Amino acid sequence: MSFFKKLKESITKQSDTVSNKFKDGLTKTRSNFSTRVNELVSRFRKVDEEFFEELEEILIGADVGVATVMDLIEELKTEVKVRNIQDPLEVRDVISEKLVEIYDDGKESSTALNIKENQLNVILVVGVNGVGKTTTIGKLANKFKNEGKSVVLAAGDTFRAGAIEQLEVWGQRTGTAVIKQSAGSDPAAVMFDAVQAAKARKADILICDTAGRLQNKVNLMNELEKVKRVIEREIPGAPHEVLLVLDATTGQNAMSQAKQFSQSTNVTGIVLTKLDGTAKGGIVLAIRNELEIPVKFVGLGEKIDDLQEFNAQQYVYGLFADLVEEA
Ligand SMILES: Nc1nc2c(ncn2[C@@H]2O[C@H](COP(=O)(O)OP(=O)(O)OP(=O)(O)O)[C@@H](O)[C@H]2O)c(=O)[nH]1
Repeated sequence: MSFFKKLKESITKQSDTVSNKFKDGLTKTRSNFSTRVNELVSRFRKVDEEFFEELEEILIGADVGVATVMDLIEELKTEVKVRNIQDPLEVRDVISEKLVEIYDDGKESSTALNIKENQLNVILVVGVNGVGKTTTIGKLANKFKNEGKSVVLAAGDTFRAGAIEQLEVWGQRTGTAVIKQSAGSDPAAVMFDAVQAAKARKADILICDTAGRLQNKVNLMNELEKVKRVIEREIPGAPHEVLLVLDATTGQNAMSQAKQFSQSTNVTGIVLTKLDGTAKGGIVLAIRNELEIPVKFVGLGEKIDDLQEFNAQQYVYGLFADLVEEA
């Protein structure tokens, strides 16, 4: 059975709402990357070196990342040989299969959050200014609320003008308490208050916003460490998740932010925002393969329910939706 057919069977068993989010959110990438792949496989008569060279260019152009592309091309070449594939059209099927495999390679493929019942779970949200941190916190609060959990937000970005107010707007929208101090105050003090408040309310989840000024990297990282220490002291084992928010539209820049943050703090997962805003959605694969940090959520739009748990099958469906549907 073709991979697209298998994928179709699997996708049909999953929620239509989720599939449609991935399909809609990946429209730009589909019309760039997949259209080029389709054009390539129909232009070539046989699968030769030149075919792979062009494929390599298309993948790099979609921000899949050079190292990942090299691995992928090698695997494709082997696969083509082993399966004795002559028709370029068939390679498209194998590409899709490999894209899912890159992600679900068993290394640590879980996108599930480390959240336990009957305890206060702390999620620290980090990332540079403007990547969509506050929006992501709002979307996460909404998701947890819908699951029946009680949530408290900590306004730990005391530096950027308007950050506290922006978080309060999300607090109102989601019916979530926001613990804050005045602008310019010590973020560690805000966290201390927030932990006490969350404990007193017997909350399930405390989501902490943090400052994201990149200009002052050393200070930023020191501040994050201090914030983490305060949380850890109050709740052993916390923070349970450190989510790094990256903006998919910034491509390789996002990759270098991920490297910087993961060097200074133990990032447990990535939230890749604005995937709907880029035609280069291959960045998901580069992050996964080159940094070995799971992408736990993707932002597929600006609406409150546009944050989706990452799922490699849904992602590849989004990339090749028409072919999967036709299969
Ligand atoms: N299209 C799209 N827009 C998004 C997504 N996530 C966030 N945005 C938009 O990105 C913009 C910036 O988001 P913010 O949440 O303000 O950014 P921020 O990271 O909190 O900024 P700082 O507080 O300065 O760090 C807003 O206009 C959001 O609506 C997404 O997944 N898709």
